[in-house]
Amino acid sequence: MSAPVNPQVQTSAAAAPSATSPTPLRVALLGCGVVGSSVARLLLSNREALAARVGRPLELAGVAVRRLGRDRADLPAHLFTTDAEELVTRADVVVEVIGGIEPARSLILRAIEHGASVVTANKALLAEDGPTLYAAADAAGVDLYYEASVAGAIPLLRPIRESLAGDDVRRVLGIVNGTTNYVLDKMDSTGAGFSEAVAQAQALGYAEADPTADVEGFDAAAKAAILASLGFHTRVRAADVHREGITEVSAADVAAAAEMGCVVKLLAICELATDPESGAAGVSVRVHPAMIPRTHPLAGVREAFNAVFVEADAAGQLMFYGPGAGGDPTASAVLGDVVAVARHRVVGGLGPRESAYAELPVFPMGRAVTRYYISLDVADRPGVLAAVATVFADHGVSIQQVRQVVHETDPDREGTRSPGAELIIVTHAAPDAALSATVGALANLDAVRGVTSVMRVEGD
Ligand SMILES: NC(=O)c1ccc[n+]([C@@H]2O[C@H](COP(=O)([O-])OP(=O)(O)OC[C@H]3O[C@@H](n4cnc5c(N)ncnc54)[C@H](O)[C@@H]3O)[C@@H](O)[C@H]2O)c1
Ligand SMILES: N[C@@H](CCO)C(=O)O
Ligand code: NA
Repeated sequence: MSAPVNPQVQTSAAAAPSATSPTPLRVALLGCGVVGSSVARLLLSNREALAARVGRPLELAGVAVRRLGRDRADLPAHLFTTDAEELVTRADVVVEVIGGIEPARSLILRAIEHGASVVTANKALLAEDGPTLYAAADAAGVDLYYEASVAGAIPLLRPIRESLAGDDVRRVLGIVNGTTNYVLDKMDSTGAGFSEAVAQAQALGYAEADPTADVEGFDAAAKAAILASLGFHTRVRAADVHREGITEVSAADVAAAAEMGCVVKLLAICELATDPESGAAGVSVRVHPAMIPRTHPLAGVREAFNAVFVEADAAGQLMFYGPGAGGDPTASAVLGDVVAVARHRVVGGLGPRESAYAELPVFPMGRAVTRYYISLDVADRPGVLAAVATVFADHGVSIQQVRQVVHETDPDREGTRSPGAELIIVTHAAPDAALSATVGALANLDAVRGVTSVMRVEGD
């Protein structure tokens, strides 16, 4: 790593805004896809306002692309280059919107070594190797900003990183993936199955051709890792996050939720926790589908919108809501960061460094305290309810609600007609390990023909 190089910061007094001879700050853009093309367009169309806000003009120094020759964002052809490594060496601010781990990481590190501040939307990289980027930025005396990486346009990371820096965040809970929210919303409002709803999301450009990162929860897990790291002043990587996607959520699950007055959402939940045995502090970070009551504010988050609750000791509960994806909304967050780091270049100063002093362990999912909805297909005969209740009691799980719907003419497994019933149970809160062991034991009961639906319940 080279020595700190940031002439703009070191000579900040000399670089004060001047109406007569303002030296532009050079902005290099890496990637010109959905987000990059919006960033380029807004950077040029808002040129004058941005210059006034920063105190110096922002000049688009170049745009690194994989292949030349495509017309992108109506930009002059001379701005494009396939040599990203060279471009980052002649910029004051580098905007990385390529995505993925490599070459994004090497390019960011190279940019930092050459004294550039970095703005990125890359949640995958931050959740995999954020500390390396922070350390490099710290050593070089430059900024690393990444508001667009979580919940797109919604100002969320800066409020946690800066506005709440004097408070103690206890919990962050929300919907941080627009694609899956769109899919679950369509399943709820139209009765569509999972595949049908994904196809609709793809047709509208929400879901990518390969929707794995969204529907399997990888995108939300990376965002949860970033939120937990910032909120709890510790290091959480994507691999530490318990992750369940929405591929197993069926139309029947969504209908069952509706019958309960609930809706199914993919939630990211980050909590400060205490080890029940040692009393030691830790964090619980998880992404999974959950039923939430329709009266809960998150239930009203429709289509591809995002919403996040942040609970802090003194502040209480804060809610952040808005567009979490899309070219222009994401570019809004990117440009806000560009203005912030450019202002530091003009008047001196730096944004917050990494704050990971708490060094908290990440607890396994089994220790998270959750509630379950369980629907069982059972034989309708004496003693069944008692047998089921005993399994719950044996695992120390308390039942909150039981409902039984009798299906007089249901065929049983052998195809003969015998009375059957659907038994719906909602539990009180218990360790996830106890709940999941309860489900395993229920499936082995003679009276239980099948476990038809299991889902966590949140938000009451
Ligand atoms: N699209 C969104 O709504 C959204 C929202 C928030 C954050 N993000 C993040 O923003 C980043 C970009 O997302 P996107 O949706 O614009 O993706 P995209 O696939 O549309 O764009 C990425 C672009 O980078 C280009 N690229 C790949 N390798 C390159 C290289 N070596 N040099 C130069 N260009 C290269 C690709 O050709 C592509 O045009 C990702 O990190 C993503 O997670 C996206
Ligand atoms: N694929 C992501 C984009 C924003 O990170 C989403 O659907 O929310
Ligand atoms: Na954001």
